[in-house]
Amino acid sequence: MQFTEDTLNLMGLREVKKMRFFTLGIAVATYRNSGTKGYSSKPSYGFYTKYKNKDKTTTEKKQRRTKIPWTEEQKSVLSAVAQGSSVFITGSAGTGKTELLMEVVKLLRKLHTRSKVFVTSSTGVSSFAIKGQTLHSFIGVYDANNCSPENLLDMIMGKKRAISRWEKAGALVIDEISMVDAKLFDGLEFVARKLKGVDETWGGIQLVVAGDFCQLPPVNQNSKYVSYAFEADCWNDSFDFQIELTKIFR
Ligand SMILES: Nc1ncnc2c1ncn2[C@@H]1O[C@H](COP(=O)(O)OP(=O)(O)OP(=O)(O)O)[C@@H](O)[C@H]1O
Repeated sequence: MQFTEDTLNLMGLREVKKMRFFTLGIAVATYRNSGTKGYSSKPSYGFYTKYKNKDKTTTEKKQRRTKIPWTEEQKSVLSAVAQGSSVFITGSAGTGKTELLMEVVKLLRKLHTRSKVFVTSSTGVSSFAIKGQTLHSFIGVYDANNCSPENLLDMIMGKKRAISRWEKAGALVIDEISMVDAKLFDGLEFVARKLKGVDETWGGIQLVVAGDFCQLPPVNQNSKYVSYAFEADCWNDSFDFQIELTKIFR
């Protein structure tokens, strides 16, 4: 049989098509088996369903977060923060301190820009809950409990990144303040004033502090007597507004 050039091209094309169907067949088989144990005639939508559900929960969370009906007490905190005031928020467990703090952080980021707002907590777990860092990692000194303000400043002076955090800070959030002792609180105020180079309380940093002094007390292994942050010399000068949330949600 004599093949013309056209016939050969046509056969070549058919071979290519056959190959494509073969490859497609393998792909379909692999897809059907993926995510399932053994063969299943139904395609696996596992990934898609998981992705869809994840997306749904994120949207639900977002909607829930924006729809919180803030109480008058909580609103008064938000309006004080919006005016640039330094605020202390207290209240027993379940009064919405953390929830409110998350909203306060959003507000502070609008006021000062994101990079100038430092969100901290005295414990690792709660710093994770508010998507921040531990207070000690922000300070740049991990064993700062028994230092005098001057010693604390000396220790920080050796750390470039810590200095730059302090210099940059426009707002500082501290959650779980009950675990910070008075000496450290006074020390931090001194450091802020010196590193910001502004002779105002906390060097002009807008401070938002939350916690319940009836919960965990400060930990100080080197001293028998623990003094709470509210006993610090600078405590009253540190805030323009102090409030106790009274409505319990859980
Ligand atoms: N205004 C509000 N309306 C409805 N629910 C709220 C309101 N404020 C807070 N909540 C809800 O109340 C619950 C407790 O809030 P949150 O965890 O912030 O309390 P908390 O004071 O930080 O408690 P804890 O001291 O135990 O950490 C959360 O589920 C939160 O979403």
